[in-house]
Amino acid sequence: METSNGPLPLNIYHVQKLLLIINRLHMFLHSTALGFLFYYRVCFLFQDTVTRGSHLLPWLLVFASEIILSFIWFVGQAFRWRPISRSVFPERLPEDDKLPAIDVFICTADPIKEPTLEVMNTVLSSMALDYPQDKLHVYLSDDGCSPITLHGLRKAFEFAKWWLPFCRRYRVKNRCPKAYFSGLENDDCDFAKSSVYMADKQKIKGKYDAFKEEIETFRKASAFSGDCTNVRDHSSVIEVMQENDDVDNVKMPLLVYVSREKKPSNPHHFKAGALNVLLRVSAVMSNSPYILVLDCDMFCNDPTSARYAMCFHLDPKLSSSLSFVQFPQRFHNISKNDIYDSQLRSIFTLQWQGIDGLSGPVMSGTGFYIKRVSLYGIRANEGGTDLLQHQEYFGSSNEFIKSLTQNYTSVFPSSRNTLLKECHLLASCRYDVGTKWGQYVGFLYDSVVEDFLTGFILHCNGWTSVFSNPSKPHFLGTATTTLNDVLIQGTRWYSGLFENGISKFCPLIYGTKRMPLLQSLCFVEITYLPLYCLPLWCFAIIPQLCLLNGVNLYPKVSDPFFIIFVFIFVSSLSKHLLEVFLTGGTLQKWINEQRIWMIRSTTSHLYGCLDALLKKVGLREASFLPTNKAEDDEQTKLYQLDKYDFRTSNIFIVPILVLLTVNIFCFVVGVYRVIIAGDWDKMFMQLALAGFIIIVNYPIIEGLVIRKDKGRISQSVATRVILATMILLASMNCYKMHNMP
Ligand SMILES: O=c1ccn([C@@H]2O[C@H](COP(=O)(O)OP(=O)(O)O[C@H]3O[C@H](CO)[C@@H](O)[C@H](O)[C@H]3O)[C@@H](O)[C@H]2O)c(=O)[nH]1
Ligand SMILES: [Mn+2]
Repeated sequence: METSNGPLPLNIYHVQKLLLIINRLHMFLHSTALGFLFYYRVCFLFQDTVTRGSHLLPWLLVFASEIILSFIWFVGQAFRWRPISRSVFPERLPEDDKLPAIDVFICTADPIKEPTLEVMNTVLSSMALDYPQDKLHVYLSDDGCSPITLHGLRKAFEFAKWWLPFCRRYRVKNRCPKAYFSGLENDDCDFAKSSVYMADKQKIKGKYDAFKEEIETFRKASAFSGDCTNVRDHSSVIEVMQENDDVDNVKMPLLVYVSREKKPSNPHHFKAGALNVLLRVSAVMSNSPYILVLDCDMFCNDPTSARYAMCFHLDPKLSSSLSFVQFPQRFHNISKNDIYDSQLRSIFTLQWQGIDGLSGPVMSGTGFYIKRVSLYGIRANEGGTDLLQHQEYFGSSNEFIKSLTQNYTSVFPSSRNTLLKECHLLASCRYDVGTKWGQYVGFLYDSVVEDFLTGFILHCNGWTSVFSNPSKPHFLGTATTTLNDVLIQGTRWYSGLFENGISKFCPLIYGTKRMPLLQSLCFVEITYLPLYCLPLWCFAIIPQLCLLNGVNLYPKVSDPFFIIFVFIFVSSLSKHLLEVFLTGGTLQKWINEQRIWMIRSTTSHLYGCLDALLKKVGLREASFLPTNKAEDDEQTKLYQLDKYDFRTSNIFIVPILVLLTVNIFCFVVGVYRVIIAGDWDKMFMQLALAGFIIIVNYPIIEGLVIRKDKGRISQSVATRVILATMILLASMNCYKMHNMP
């Protein structure tokens, strides 16, 4: 399609002007108010010791907390500076035979936490992408080295021979069999009246049920026989599944099972290690220039994602520096009010759209199409020739090094056996020892949030990314639906993020020198997000204790600075509310987000920071506990009903209870004290703060005293924690009163 001005564009973007104006206006007002707040605090420090009284320490703590909160707020504004939205025109793409090939990487690690049927649904949905099938190659990495997964994959390949032609013939819109047969989405529209279609659908449904049955039978039999490989110590297993003949005039995509070698003596670097093995093995097998990375629980909900991604990758204006096209993580099991904010609303709607207006979103682990060469450790503006720095960079495989040249064609499948031998070498646990894998090449090893770090370094090297966020989710995953899972997963993320903040890759120094300032501030915000734990712990304790003792930390109601504090409080809450509304949320969702923010900050953020610090001084080892994806009906039901499941580990529930007790105790005693002393004016802000914390955390009180179901807070733990906290508070109070002049 040519016009007088050249070919029509494959994509366009719009700056969201109204949002941009609102955001910048808010930034201006809010930062002016923060300026006044700092002025107020600094003036206090210059008062003479008599006026300042003896409460310098609480003042300093509260001031430090305000500084940290303001810092996180300030750097977070980079996400709001220039929000954009994009549209694509896949119909303008070149003919199918001119499209580049794609390798799909799927990772799984544990057949119990990651049920085989779900994993196979992800595999099948990616094999059925609406893309020339001879240009698709699907690789499954199994870090669990489980016979159940391998068996499941063989069966999935058999089923695919039915499923793929069916999807193609009837232009099925949701090609994940589980989603299609669930009937939640009406996918029959074009052929609803055709009896042939209905008969075919019935037949395929029968095949799918049989496939499900086979997986289940095999799982039970394996559980019974107790056969399992030692997941930490085994040799590599690679199996190539290939159909030479066309099925229904369609060529089947290549399907490859890879379980890399593991030895206890060699660190395996979790998902990053698994992805790097796939990167190497696929290089000698199919060597596609683009790669789609998927977690095993994230199926393709719309088959057009590959074409959408190509609208960016093949755009001559973007392509030379474009590394990856990121789709948002969306989830199929989100309840209406999403009590745990499992969908990470702010990140995948607002923040990624904002950073897309700068140099592009942060890599988000799954659902992205990445250009292979960008992973080979070169800069965006360098040619491919430096790639051939040979073995010290890429390891000893000559076949892999040959694959780096542009005109490499794989000898697969003609020299199948030789090549398989090479693949075992590439999947061996010592292959990357002494090479640049994980440091410069491939997915990086220095953090358990390998996606964040890899994306960050790509941006530092001049690569860009694009956010593709069509209204129909192209990928759907399984979100965590219990408080315990949410907090454990969070602890891992925040540990990984904070780890970057205290490493040589600290975005504040490393990033600001290498990428545009606003872009680097976005990375700074994410890295230091776990620091929320400091101000939140402080605000949940210090003003409350001071309230007990009549020490005021905020201006009196009659003081003009009172307005400043109220403004800052209202301004941040209402901006958050506006953002929730603009992204389709409700008032209830807003309160839920406030609450889970407090819970996360006082638990996972804190433990994440501690974990990162302990790793830094060598007292802890990195670990990656895969998130549980197996659904438990009873727990899912609680989440769907917006009821918190308080059956968490004690390390999470104890701090939550302690802080709530402190707030209720201080609020009640504070009210009593204020009535006697008659100093409402002076203590109003502190009373209001404790009151606000109690109201936001009301469901915890409910879980403690009203609820009778299984998800309530354990009475025995609660009684002990609450009593201990109250005794401590009361004795502190008595001690203070005793020592008062
Ligand atoms: O040793 C491991 C551990 C995990 N995985 C796989 O990694 C993926 C992500 O693991 P999951 O337990 O689902 O972690 P999440 O916290 O849900 O994942 C988020 O955070 C990770 C970084 O911590 C990113 O890699 C993910 O893409 C992102 O969805 C899954 O497919 C796992 O099978 C491995 O292959 N090997
Ligand atoms: Mn996950």
